[in-house]
Amino acid sequence: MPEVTEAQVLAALRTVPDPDLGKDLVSLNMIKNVRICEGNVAFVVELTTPACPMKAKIEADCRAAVGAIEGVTNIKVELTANVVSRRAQGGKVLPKVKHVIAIASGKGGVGKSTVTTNLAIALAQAGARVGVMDADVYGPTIPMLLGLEDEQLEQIAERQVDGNVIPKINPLERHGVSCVSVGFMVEAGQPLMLRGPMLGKVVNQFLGDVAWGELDYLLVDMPPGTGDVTISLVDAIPLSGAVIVMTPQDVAASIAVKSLKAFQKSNVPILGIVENMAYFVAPDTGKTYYIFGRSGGQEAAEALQVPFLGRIPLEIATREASDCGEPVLITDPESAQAVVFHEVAGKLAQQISIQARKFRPLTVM
Ligand SMILES: Nc1ncnc2c1ncn2[C@@H]1O[C@H](COP(=O)(O)OP(=O)(O)OP(=O)(O)O)[C@@H](O)[C@H]1O
Repeated sequence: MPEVTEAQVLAALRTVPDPDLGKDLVSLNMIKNVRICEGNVAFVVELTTPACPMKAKIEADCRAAVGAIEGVTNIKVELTANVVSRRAQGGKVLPKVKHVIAIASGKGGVGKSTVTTNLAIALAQAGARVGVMDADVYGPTIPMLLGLEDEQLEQIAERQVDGNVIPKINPLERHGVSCVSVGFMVEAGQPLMLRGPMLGKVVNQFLGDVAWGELDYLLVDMPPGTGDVTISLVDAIPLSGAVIVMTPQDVAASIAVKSLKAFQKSNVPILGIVENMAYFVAPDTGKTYYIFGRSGGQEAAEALQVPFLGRIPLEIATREASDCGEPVLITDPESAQAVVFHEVAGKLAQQISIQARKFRPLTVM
């Protein structure tokens, strides 16, 4: 039996592309720790996100390529992930957060907060370190959606690398997600009386005052619309990209476009459009109804040449689960709705990786 060499294994893996990044796994520096013992070959594939929707295909392609080498009798593939960041390490605000993602909408009530909460949980369930910042100053609902309404933020002292100790706020934690809300900045029921630019600064400082720890993704639930509050937040927060949530209605599409343009004007890449309340499947008859019209989000994404991240149905269980602070991914993880949220989260993570590679090729943090 000929002896298998590392060079042979790497040559085989050079024929396996990462479907999203368009290059082979070896050139992308994704193959680590190749070990060979007689016919047994083991190696690590370091993906750019734990929520990678191509995981199974990449593993199967690796097995097929290495399996074709003469003398290989057994293959062990270990999949790990190191989220690639676009931000320079040690950035001033949020140095330990790899990606800050705005979740925005052209208008209120399209389900932006529901989508934010469930995407955050889906990413955490896939193995990513996730935080949510509720910056919706008009109606901060994330604490309610996560069942954290009655919790209080706690102050701690955090030691910096230079030895200084500074006061920080501990985020709350639920379902594997760290959470802070502008709602905690004010007494319950009091409106946040700050104007746009000032509010941007306050929220940005608040964001920096939180001891987030190491995060792969921090999702920011933005205020709806493109008013000066939203614009000043976009300028104040160091965003990697933005997701636009909309319903399929025509009018929703034209308003969402406004929101999308506002981000593009500030040079924030659009990671994609999510179509929420896209259809309703009647539980008694199984018939599908397009209550708010059909495919408006997908059409908008095509017209604007931005990725379409998927459609989420209108479901009674989703609304009920949200109301009681136990999101559908927790109460019913096998439901069709949960599957859809995982798919959208995977597509989002995929787009974040693609954007990050575009701007800083092969740099990992
Ligand atoms: N896919 C869905 N299926 C069923 N109900 C949903 C769905 N998405 C959102 N909802 C419900 O719609 C209502 C509005 O949702 P949500 O608060 O998430 O919207 P929003 O866009 O964040 O609103 P706001 O303008 O207050 O920021 C909530 O009652 C929520 O439970």
